[in-house]
Amino acid sequence: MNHDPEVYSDPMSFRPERFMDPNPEMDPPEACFGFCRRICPGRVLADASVFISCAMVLAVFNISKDPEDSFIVTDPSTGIISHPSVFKCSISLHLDRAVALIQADERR
Ligand code: HEM
Repeated sequence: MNHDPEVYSDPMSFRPERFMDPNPEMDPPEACFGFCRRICPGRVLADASVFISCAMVLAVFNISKDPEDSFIVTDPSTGIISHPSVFKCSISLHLDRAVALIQADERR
């Protein structure tokens, strides 16, 4: 359903701004966790886990294009789990306190 051209315009393109328009397209969680009596009971845990994982990574790392490679995702896979094809990127620490935060997490 998240790739249905009747629901999303140009569904295979990565265009997060589609959800920020004054008339946004349907929010994916409205469909990807199922519906009615069969709706996923783990959806709040799943949503919070993905959010906190992304927030932890973005709090300490700067992720950007690889300076020597393009960041073109030409062949997104399809199936139960969809992901971009392999690409190079640059990952660096972007806060002085990042090292202390990472080391504090390692000690726990
Ligand atoms: C991103 C993560 C997740 C996605 C996309 C997802 C998606 C779904 C979907 C679409 C269904 C409905 C299947 C149907 O209609 O038959 C479902 C059901 C279910 N999910 Fe999830 N789920 C996720 C994470 C979780 C987690 C973390 C848990 C438990 C901690 C969980 C537990 C369940 C259970 C027990 C059902 C069966 C509900 C029933 O049939 O009464 N799911 N999930």
